Formats: sequence, structure tokens, C-alpha cells
Amino acid sequence: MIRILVADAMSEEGLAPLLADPTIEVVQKKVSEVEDELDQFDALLVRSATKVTEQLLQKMTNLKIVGRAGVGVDNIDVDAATRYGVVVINAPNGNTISTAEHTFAMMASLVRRIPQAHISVKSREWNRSAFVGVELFGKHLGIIGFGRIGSEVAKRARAFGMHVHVYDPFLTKVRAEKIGVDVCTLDALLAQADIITVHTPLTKETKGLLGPKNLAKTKKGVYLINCARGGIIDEQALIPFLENGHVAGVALDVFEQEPPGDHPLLSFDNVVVTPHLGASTVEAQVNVATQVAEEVLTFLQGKPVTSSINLPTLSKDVYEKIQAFYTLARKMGILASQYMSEPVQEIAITYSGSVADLETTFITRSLLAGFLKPRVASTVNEVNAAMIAKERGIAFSEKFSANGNDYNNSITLTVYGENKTFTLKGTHIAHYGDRIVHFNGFAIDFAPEGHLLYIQHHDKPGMIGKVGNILGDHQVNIATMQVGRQEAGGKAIMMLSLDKPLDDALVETLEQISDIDVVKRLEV
Ligand SMILES: NC(=O)C1=CN([C@@H]2O[C@H](COP(=O)(O)OP(=O)(O)OC[C@H]3O[C@@H](n4cnc5c(N)ncnc54)[C@H](O)[C@@H]3O)[C@@H](O)[C@H]2O)C=CC1
Ligand SMILES: O=C(O)CCC(=O)C(=O)O
Repeated sequence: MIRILVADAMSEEGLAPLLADPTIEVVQKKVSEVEDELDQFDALLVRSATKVTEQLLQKMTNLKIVGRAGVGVDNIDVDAATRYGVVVINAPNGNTISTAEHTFAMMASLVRRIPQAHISVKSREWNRSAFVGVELFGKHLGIIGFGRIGSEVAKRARAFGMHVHVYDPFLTKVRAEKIGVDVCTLDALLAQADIITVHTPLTKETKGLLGPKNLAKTKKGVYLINCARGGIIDEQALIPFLENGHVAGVALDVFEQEPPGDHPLLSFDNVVVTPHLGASTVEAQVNVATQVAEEVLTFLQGKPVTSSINLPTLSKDVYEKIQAFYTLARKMGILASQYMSEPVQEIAITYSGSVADLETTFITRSLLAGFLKPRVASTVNEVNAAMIAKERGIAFSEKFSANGNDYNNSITLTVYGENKTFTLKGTHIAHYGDRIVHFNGFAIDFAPEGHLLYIQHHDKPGMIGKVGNILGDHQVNIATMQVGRQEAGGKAIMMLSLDKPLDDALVETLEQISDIDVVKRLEV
């Protein structure tokens, strides 16, 4: 039974795909309520309240995936998750519209002083002259961060007749031109904007982006909005600008500390606040919960996820194209690792023929994970394989060749060890499967699966018979056998597929046959 912990409040409708699956048990409880069972969950779903720290990940020893029902993953230690081989996914666009609409609601509230007027009327006052606002029409809106939410805010601003200026160092010219906004420098935005709204993630670069220096560059009477992450606008730095009237008003949905407690900003009449409500709509909550639930289900079915933070993302289309090579590469990694039972410094991978045109990042990671699996005690998978290889001083490289060398596609793997070099070449043939077509310098053709027995010997009459007799005497059935040699009478190999694995004693018996040089059990 798969166990999923849903640690924050989430839409039941969104979780329906998980709740309906009889192979899955969904536990909707806080982390503190299941402390004794943390090692039993396969997946963890959170919003922003639960902090997925390294300590929590250490306790969740069976965890494979963390799903964030929302955009920001600043409550998740993604580096630690990556080290532990835990996939982190989010729901990148389920709450975009809601947050853009909330930003607009905040903007309107700010310039028309709606919350203040509301409180006044509720206090049985009728003071129309105290709440004179300004129009949005014709005003200059500065948007810092022009991703999903920023661009939805821009569309709405244009409908209101506003002039939109955008600052986003990662925005391509083509995209900006397509949307038709004025892309400018941060300084130009700060100097022109009547209203500034931030829509970036909270990063080292964006923390305190609107701090004392940049606030001083804004127009007198500017309005500021933060519906992204607390800290992008420096809360302490705002205070003197509000006190001297340089900043006409601020709308905050998010805070450096949530909840903000008795924060000095809350005392200002012209600071409008909401308790992190950007994504709090029925629609957004259904959307994000559905997105993570479906992604988690997909992942648990062994298929690739499309919105991972720490894995290369794959569309269904791309996944279908690479799936066969992904499996072949994994098997090749496992074979090479077992054959090279010594320290390895470098792994070189060449993709040839049709596979060279595909997205190979995932295939390479699959190969590395297969290679590292027999060598490391901790979980190793596509999430952390490249990181673990680096940690262990194993360099890896990818090369691409349009020429498939007699095959429609092939993957060649060369492993450079301390004492020897090992080469393996595999191909995937539609309707036939994975085949290893070169093994350690020998042309051969075998399926890389099951209990394999590799024997390197001298090409002499009777060798196959001797091996067959010993295995037969010990009730070991040979399912398939392939042979290869470099030249008649020279070095030769046999690759046997057996119905059961060999024990150590039988391996020793085979090693004692004269003219046999190497006997290796390989399990795929
Ligand atoms: N208040 C709430 O409830 C919600 C808040 N959010 C927050 O809103 C923010 C934006 O979300 P999305 O638009 O979905 O993200 P996104 O990833 O689509 O867009 C972020 C944009 O910021 C830009 N950016 C990054 N560093 C920058 C820098 N130093 N200066 C200027 N631009 C920079 C990126 O190039 C990107 O275009 C995130 O912080 C997210 O966590 C999202 C949903 C709900
Ligand atoms: O879960 C929530 O409501 C917060 C949403 C949010 O901040 C995000 O998606 O980044």
C-alpha cells in the first residue's frame, strides 16, 4: 500500500485522484500528529505552512516525492531533498490567475482606500471627503518579475488603460515584444512608475530588492504592492518612506515572518494587508491540489513528472520517445558497474543515430543511477545521480553522433577505472527490445536482463560443453547463450542467461576450468 501524507489543508476535490485509488492510503494530518509514522510515507503533499526541512527529510526515510500545492518552494529544502534522492514538484500555474486577480484587488484597494472606507462606514461614519482616491487609468505600472503572474497582471493593467513597464533580467526580447510591454532597466522602472508590484521568487538577488537605495529612486507618492514573497520589499526600510510620505501606500499579502505578529507596518493607515491570500480561491485550490495529486500519481506509476524542481522536466511526448533508451541506459549502467568492480574515474557516453536527436539528460541520469546503485548505500536515482557521481569524483560526459554505426540507434558507454577500461554498446530495437551488441571489445548480441553469467575464455573446441555440463550437474538451467570472439582461436566470451543465480562455489568451479580467464555474475 502506498502512503501519502497531506500535511497542509488541501482541496478534497483536487485530491480526488489519490483518494479514489484503492492502492493508496491518504493521511490528512499535520507532521506533528504522525511523528511515529514518518518513515512510512512514500509521498508528502504540502502548501506553505509545513516546512520541509533536512531534519524532516531525514526522518521520512521512505519518502520519494514532495508535492507543493502552489508555486513557491521556499518552505522546502530542495538541496537536501535532492541529496536524499527525493523529487520535488510544484503546481506552477494553478494559482496564477487568482494571484494576479488578488494583486489587482490590492491595487484597487490601495488607490481607492477601500479597506479604510469600509472600516469607517462599519464604524457608523459617513466621511466621503476622507477617502478620495486616484484612478488607475493612465497611470504607469512597474512590474518587477515578468513570469506567469507578472504577465497576467500586465494584461489586466492594460485593460484598465495603464502604461506597463517591466523589469525582468531573464525576459527574452521576443516574449516581451509578443506581449507588447515596455521592457526597461530597474532604475528606469523605479523612476517612472506610479505603482510598483513585485512578482519574482524570493532569491539572494531579490531579497531586499526594494530596499533603502532603490526606494529612494522611486517617484514621490509611489504605491507599492507585494503579493509574491515577504522580504522582496524590505519591511524595515519601508517605515521611514511611509513616515515622510514618499511612499503613498503599500499593499502586502506576504511578510518576512508569517504571521507578522505586532509588526510596526500594521500601524500605518495606508498599509493594506491580507494574510497570504493570493492563491486562496476555490478555483486555485482545486487547480493546485489536482495538479500535484495527478503528478504524484504519475510519478508513483513510474512515469516522468512535468513540473519537477530538481529533475529535468519532460513532456509526455518526449517521455514516450526516450522511455526505451532510459531503460536501456539504466541496464547498461548496472552491467558496467558490476563488471568494473574497482574505483572509476570517468564515464563517457556516446549517443549515436536517432537517440542522438533526443533529450538525453534524463537518459544519462538513468545510466548514472544504474551505475551508482550497486556502489552507494543511500537512495540513488535520477534526482541525485549526477550530484552523487560528482561527490564521488566520477566525471561524466556526453557525446553525440548522427551516425548509428550499423544500428538505427546506439548508446556506447566507456568506463575508465583505476586499472582497466570497459566498453559496452547497446541498442533498442522496436518490437524486439534492448540488446547489448558489444561487450568489453567483443561483438555479441544479448538481452541485458535477469541472471547473467559472463565467461571469458580461449576459443577452443569443447568450452561451451564443459560450462554446460557443470551447470547441468548443478541443476542450473541455461535460458539463452550467446558467444563472441575477436578471432578464431583467440579470446572469446560467452554470455549466458540463467534461470537462477549462481552461488559462490559454482563460480569457483567454473574459474578452475583451464582456458577460462574470467567468470562474472551479472544481475540486471
Ligand atoms: N501570494 C500568493 O499566495 C502567491 C504568491 N506567489 C509567488 O509569486 C511569485 C511569482 O510567481 P510566478 O509568476 O508563478 O513565477 P514565475 O517563475 O513564472 O515568474 C517569476 C519571474 O521572476 C523573474 N525574476 C527572477 N529573478 C528576478 C530578479 N532578480 N529581478 C527581476 N525578475 C526576476 C523570473 O525571470 C520570472 O520571469 C513567486 O514568488 C511565488 O511564490 C505565487 C502564487 C501565490
Ligand atoms: O498555499 C498557498 O496558499 C500559498 C501560495 C503561494 O504562496 C505560492 O503558490 O507560492
